[in-house]
Amino acid sequence: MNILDKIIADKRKEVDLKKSLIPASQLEASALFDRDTFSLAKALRDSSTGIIAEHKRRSPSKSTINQDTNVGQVARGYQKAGVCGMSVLTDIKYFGGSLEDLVLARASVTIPLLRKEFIIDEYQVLEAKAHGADVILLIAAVLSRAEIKIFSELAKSLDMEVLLEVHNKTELQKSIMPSLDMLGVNNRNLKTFEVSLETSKTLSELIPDDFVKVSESGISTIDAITDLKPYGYQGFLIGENFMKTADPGKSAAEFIQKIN
Ligand SMILES: O=P(O)(O)OC[C@@H](O)[C@@H](O)c1c[nH]c2ccccc12
Repeated sequence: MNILDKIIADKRKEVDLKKSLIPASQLEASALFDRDTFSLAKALRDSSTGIIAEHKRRSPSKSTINQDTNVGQVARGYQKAGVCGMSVLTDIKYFGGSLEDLVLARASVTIPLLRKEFIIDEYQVLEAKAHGADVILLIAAVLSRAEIKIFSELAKSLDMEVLLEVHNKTELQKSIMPSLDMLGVNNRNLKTFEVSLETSKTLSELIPDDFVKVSESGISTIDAITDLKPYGYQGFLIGENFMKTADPGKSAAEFIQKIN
């Protein structure tokens, strides 16, 4: 079994358990459920830098990135740096994140927040809204077209936006639909962890112009941004490069200043 299959198998168990502990009706009744959301797509379109900065403690490809982070502090640092949005990993087992991290980030900033999660059930879309997310991630590699449609339409009905992630042509072509806002190309193959910015370049021309294009993973230099912009990318999702430093917000600020 590859790592992605393993993550998804564990996720199904986790979601089933959570559903039995906290009914969907309870999520819908939570204080954060009824609130105005922030648009990441708009922030990216209006920006000349387009950075989405991620909170990530560890990952299957990198066991330790940053263990002693204060997510509220990181969020405030990112906001101050001028990022367009923040991505918060909520998977516990493989990435060391939590929904609590999302709530703490929400309480700390007024920038768009993306729930970075392996979403395989409508329940997780409700959870995202109830814990402060403005955007959900859907990963084409683990979802059918029918699932992408159901989850994205649910997110839209809750005033959230959808970032659909692909890493090859087949995934892209099966996924295109009007209920998506942003198309993310993951430069890291989730099955092998190999990273190549060429993935973003090759797939860019196949993405219709009505979607905001986001390049994800393995971005650590200004040159990479300069290189990808001519391919139509307006968003750049960066995690490790900021999180591996003692002050992720400061690293993001220095990075953004160098773009312009
Ligand atoms: O740390 P990086 O290489 O800058 O990557 C960030 C982000 O793209 C990566 O964490 C990611 C992209 N897609 C995902 C899906 C699930 C978990 C994590 C991810």
